[in-house]
Amino acid sequence: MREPLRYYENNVVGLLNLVKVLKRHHVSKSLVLSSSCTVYRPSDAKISEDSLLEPTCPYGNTKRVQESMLQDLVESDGWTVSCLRYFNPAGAHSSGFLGEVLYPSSPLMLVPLLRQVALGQRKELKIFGDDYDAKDGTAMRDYIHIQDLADAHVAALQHLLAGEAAFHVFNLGTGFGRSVLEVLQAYQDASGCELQYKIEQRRAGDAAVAVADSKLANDLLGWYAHRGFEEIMASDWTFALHTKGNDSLYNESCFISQHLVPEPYEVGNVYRAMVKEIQKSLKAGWEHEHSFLVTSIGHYPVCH
Ligand SMILES: O=c1ccn([C@@H]2O[C@H](COP(=O)(O)OP(=O)(O)O[C@H]3O[C@H](CO)[C@H](O)[C@H](O)[C@H]3O)[C@@H](O)[C@H]2O)c(=O)[nH]1
Repeated sequence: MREPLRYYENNVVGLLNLVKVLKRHHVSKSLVLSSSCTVYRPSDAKISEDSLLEPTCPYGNTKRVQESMLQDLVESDGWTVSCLRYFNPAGAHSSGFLGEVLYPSSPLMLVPLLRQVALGQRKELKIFGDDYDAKDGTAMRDYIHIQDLADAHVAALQHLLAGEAAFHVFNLGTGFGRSVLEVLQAYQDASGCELQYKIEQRRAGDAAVAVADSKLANDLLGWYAHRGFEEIMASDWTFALHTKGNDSLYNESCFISQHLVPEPYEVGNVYRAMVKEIQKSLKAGWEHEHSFLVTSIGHYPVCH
């Protein structure tokens, strides 16, 4: 909720500049945007693409503006765009070397925080509220493995290739909600470490529940999330064991562009792991004359 202008600068101005450059150089009229479930009005029911849009934080507002900007381009200039509304990406690449790193300006995301507690780098997890109207009182989210997200991007690109100029929106989640306490328990099981926690006040801007209805992506893209909740936590713990003590590597690599995934054993954030998988699929199976761009510009919240 703090520093709203940073979100606008990063997400809105960043995307505007990117699109202007693409237009000027006739590079591509096809885009996959990393959007977010935060564009929706919070709801206890599963959220589908036609649920009400009503972000409750500046980050969500900027994701909504990004989507509108691209929709206007589709209508006025024959672009083809897929907006992928991620629920809660988590987990690490199967190599064990690409995962979510908490660097100084990054938002404090739940799973990396649990990793730090398990590694003894943080005393405890602060749980933001246990008085929500949800299962055990802690907030519920739909955690999706980043490699399932990567698969969805490849499916979205294939869908763009096959179609006419159009604007598409897809939810990407598993359809299962997990509470903060359930995530903590699952991370404890994966790591074998006892994780301390403390209940704090709710965090401003947090919804009680955010769970996806991803039927549209299932039906139109033929995409399903195959990796389970336990696998998400286990992959993150594998990443923790591989990278423990390698702080200098963390710090150097996390600022490298998400689009340049270094080989083979750099660590970085969760989206670079995802882009790596997309690149692999494209190299393996695709011969095409078109140029595509997957942009994660601004997906990453710059502050909470
Ligand atoms: O220290 C913490 C951190 C998180 N949480 C809880 O854990 C859950 C998950 O929190 P995250 O910060 O990991 O994720 P968010 O649900 O806030 O994040 C989602 O919304 C963001 C925008 O606000 C981005 O879109 C992001 O990619 C997406 O995962 C929330 O219920 C949150 O309240 C805690 O209890 N303690």
